[in-house]
Amino acid sequence: MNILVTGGAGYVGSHAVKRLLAAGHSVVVLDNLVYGHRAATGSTRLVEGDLADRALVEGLLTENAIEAVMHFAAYAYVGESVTDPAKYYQNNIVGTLSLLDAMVACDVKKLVFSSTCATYGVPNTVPIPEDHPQAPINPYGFTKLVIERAMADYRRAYGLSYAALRYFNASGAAADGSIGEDHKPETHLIPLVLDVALGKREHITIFGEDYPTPDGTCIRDYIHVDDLGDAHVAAIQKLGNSADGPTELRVNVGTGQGASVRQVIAACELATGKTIACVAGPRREGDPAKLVADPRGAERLLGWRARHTDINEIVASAWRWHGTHPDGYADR
Ligand SMILES: NC(=O)c1ccc[n+]([C@@H]2O[C@H](COP(=O)([O-])OP(=O)(O)OC[C@H]3O[C@@H](n4cnc5c(N)ncnc54)[C@H](O)[C@@H]3O)[C@@H](O)[C@H]2O)c1
Ligand SMILES: O=c1ccn([C@@H]2O[C@H](COP(=O)(O)OP(=O)(O)O[C@H]3O[C@H](CO)[C@H](O)[C@H](O)[C@H]3O)[C@@H](O)[C@H]2O)c(=O)[nH]1
Repeated sequence: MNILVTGGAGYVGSHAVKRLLAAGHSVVVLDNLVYGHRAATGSTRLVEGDLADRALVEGLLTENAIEAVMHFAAYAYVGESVTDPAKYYQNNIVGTLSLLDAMVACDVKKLVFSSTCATYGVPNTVPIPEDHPQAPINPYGFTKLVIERAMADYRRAYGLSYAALRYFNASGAAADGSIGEDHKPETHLIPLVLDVALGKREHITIFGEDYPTPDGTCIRDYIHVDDLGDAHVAAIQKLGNSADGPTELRVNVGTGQGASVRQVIAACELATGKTIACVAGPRREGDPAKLVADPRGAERLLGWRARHTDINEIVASAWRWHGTHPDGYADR
């Protein structure tokens, strides 16, 4: 298929592009490079521009005979979404609605959307199934939920086929070492701990050691970006196969395994051979004790399951990138 990938110069999007190309798809990336990196797109065609530029997007859809859109472009800093919600409402909601309307206008009927486990808020049951109530506790999660609802309405009204992939914690780096995670600023646990191993930070602060978990630290489901990419390939195939009307898929993308902050730090020590200095800090507001996907929905709906489930292996893959690219793409 001819696929437009928004946010394809970012962390998850650039890894998904590699998997799409390997699966034989044709890709055009649209990214405004506010957070993305030109080098992350390799030789794939990159159009530098904004999601909300309706004329640009419609031109790309028609001129490239685009059949499907994968929409990664968004702002994704949970803390910032609390202090500056307008930025998130504007980009993640208004920008995405502009994309949806461009798709309707150009008769592009397939969309894979980057949603998040943050749409569930504080879960009542773990592992979390797809039919768990969605009650986000921050504006970032809410913006993603709004788009999930909008896609459902666009399906009914305009025949849009869509997959909302609710990622858990994206992690790791491409197996060939060519691309990896480079968020600036960085807020995610694994790259921050690896920065300590690189001597770029003095210590990692553990946000809370008094959670009701075996070692007192928060548990998350770390899903390898290559597996995430493969979930996108599977999702686009499902949307492509729809014989009986517009398809709608809502899928948790995780491993079903949890790792605590302490376990992640131990995995980083193993991968790097360095001792990581840790400082106990207070809980971070809005952090649930445990977020783990029920992976059975993805297996049933997409025929996909994570191949990388061992946190030591996931962290080792991240280290292959960070250890060889201590300044990331070194472009800002
Ligand atoms: N990283 C995670 O753990 C995680 C978890 C759940 C969901 N997600 C979602 O996955 C997607 C990708 O996350 P990521 O970690 O790769 O983030 P990222 O910041 O690395 O990538 C996002 C990309 O979108 C681009 N972008 C943002 N706004 C744009 C706009 N208006 N027009 C054009 N390009 C724009 C940025 O320049 C960047 O390259 C996001 O939608 C995020 O909410 C990420
Ligand atoms: O310096 C740090 C950073 C993180 N953590 C802990 O490490 C775990 C993972 O934190 P991340 O910030 O790496 O990721 P989150 O679990 O906050 O991920 C959330 O935010 C992401 C946005 O980037 C995604 O949307 C994801 O789905 C959503 O659950 C949390 O328990 C957090 O408290 C620390 O202890 N110290």
